[in-house]
Amino acid sequence: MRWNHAYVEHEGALARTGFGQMASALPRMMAVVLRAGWAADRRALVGLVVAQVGQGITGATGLVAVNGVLTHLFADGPTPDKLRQSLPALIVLAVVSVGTALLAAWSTAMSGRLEPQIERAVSTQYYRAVTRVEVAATEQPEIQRHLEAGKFGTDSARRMLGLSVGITGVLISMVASAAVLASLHWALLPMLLAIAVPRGWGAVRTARREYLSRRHWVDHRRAVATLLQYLTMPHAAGEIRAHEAGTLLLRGYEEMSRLVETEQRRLARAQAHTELVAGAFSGLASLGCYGMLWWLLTSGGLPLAVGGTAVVAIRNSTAGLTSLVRQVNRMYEEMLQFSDTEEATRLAAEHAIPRTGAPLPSPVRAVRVEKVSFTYPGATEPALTDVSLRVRPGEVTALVGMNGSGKSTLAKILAGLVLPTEGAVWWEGADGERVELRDADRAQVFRSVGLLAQDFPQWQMTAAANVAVGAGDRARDMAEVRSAARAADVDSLVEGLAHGWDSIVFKGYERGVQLSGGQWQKLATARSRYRDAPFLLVDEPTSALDPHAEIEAFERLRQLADDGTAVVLITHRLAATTTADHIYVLDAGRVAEDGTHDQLMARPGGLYQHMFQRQAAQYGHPPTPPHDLPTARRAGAPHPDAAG
Ligand SMILES: Nc1ncnc2c1ncn2[C@@H]1O[C@H](COP(=O)(O)OP(=O)(O)OP(=O)(O)O)[C@@H](O)[C@H]1O
Repeated sequence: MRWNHAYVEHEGALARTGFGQMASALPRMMAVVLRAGWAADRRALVGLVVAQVGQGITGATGLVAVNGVLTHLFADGPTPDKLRQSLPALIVLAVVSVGTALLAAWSTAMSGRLEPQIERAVSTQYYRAVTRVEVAATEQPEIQRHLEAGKFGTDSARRMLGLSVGITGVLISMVASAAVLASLHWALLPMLLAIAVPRGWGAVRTARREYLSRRHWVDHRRAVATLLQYLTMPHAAGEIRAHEAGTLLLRGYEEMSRLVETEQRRLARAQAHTELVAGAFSGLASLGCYGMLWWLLTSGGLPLAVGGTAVVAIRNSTAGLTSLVRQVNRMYEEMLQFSDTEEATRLAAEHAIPRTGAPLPSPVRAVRVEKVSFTYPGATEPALTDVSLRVRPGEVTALVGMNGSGKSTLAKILAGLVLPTEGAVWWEGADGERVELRDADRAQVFRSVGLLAQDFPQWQMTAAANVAVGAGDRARDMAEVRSAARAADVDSLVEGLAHGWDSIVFKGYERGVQLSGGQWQKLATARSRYRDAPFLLVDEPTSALDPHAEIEAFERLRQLADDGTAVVLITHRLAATTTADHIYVLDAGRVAEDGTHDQLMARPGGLYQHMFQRQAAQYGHPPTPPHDLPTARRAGAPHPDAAG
């Protein structure tokens, strides 16, 4: 059983590649690595190439020197003379060995310098592209999977450099050996090839099988990893123990791990079979190779010294071949992973938020939502249908409604995070000029909006960074950080911590502290205030605050609006909406009612009036008589007075 069957249908193009195509893809991938290396650090790359070519030359020279030594040793004459004559070749051999060692050390130093730089370049390119993808696109499972798969290949480029170095080194030395062998006797070359081909075939088969298995099981493995993560997460610790959730999760882990083990066993059996077949053919070829050598020597077709050199060359090449096979195997896998990253980066660019667009009017006098409908990718029901409303600077616009009625979705549309499926969002200027969200410069839209989401992120960073991350497009200004914190009533709390603004607001780190839910909400509020944008969208900003803090928070939002900010307030605390300038009541994705608090309370049987009275009743006010309750409205049946 796989965690996600749909993923099985998605296979990368390289997974279907045959041996020939793989061989032709290798140089292309090496070219990619070379390009990345060239962009990252030219000097290191040139040093690396020189070291590799140098090692190839020293290898070939060494083999020629071995031949020289053997020729003298196998010649007729007294042994002291033969040794003396072979001395120059022995000295060359010694110099070549020292040279090879120096070049190998240089190569290691250069690749060590280059590898992290390449990884950084590829990762930055991938993550930059991914963070620019339209939010709606990331919600499409097919795109999400591609983007997720790309994550595994960000360090492949780094490993590919190391492997390219290894493969180039072995290839150069094998080509050098082959050239020396061919110059000694032409028949030795096809023998070398006969040993190489079965091993190459086995490597490709093994790599492709492992890759496909990993792709098919990636979601399953992710789920297993997530299960384990929960077991040690501090915020899950309570339920893990009190609800015995840990027992359930561990059982799930064991079951899922057993499935992985079954797959591992299948893979190991298949790999062993491939290795056996490849090894058998390669062994037969080696046998033939030595047999032929024997025949050449005994029939007098080959001098004994050349035979000795050939044995050294074949042994070198076979040892090199084993390492080549291993490295090609890994290179092929890395290639597949890397091509996923390339594909993800390409896909991300295809679905990126446009970098250009019409400038917004300055100043913006209103954002007008006109007959907007929105359906989440893959959803069967629309989250919003035919919604119209207006948000203006200097006003608090409240969005209220039942759970799932579409308030947060509407906030995402107002923030420019998702584009409507139908309808338009106009950013209007003072003189009637207006720009539609799809045509607008989205970067400018984002700069105009401060956001406090219902599920705001709790960054595992310092308190200062948690506020300053609210405006990642400008340098941190601690005076502004403090002022935003003051506005969110969290300044004295942070400044009272042992490490003040440098405290890491997550336990477990050095300087780490644990904040309460309400303190986190205040810190997130400070973040949205630090954005200092003309539009502020706050989604349940007081859900974790105590009564005093809540009242103060709403008063501050009111003050902010009075000072000219357009505040969009999403809340279930209807006491706070009494002072809103305009309230939109959402019901099943439609605007059911809108108006001021007084207007809405004056609507007999209205949804707002009903919700308000029920809340008020908790504080001792008489509940609404049953006959006043509104009838449930469904999507497709808008309230007759809904804003259009
Ligand atoms: N990312 C998503 N993908 C698919 N459907 C979603 C997504 N987010 C919300 N929905 C659906 O859209 C509808 C509106 O959700 P939304 O979060 O906008 O409601 P809400 O009014 O903010 O609710 P609440 O008061 O509970 O916060 C719901 O039916 C919800 O299931």
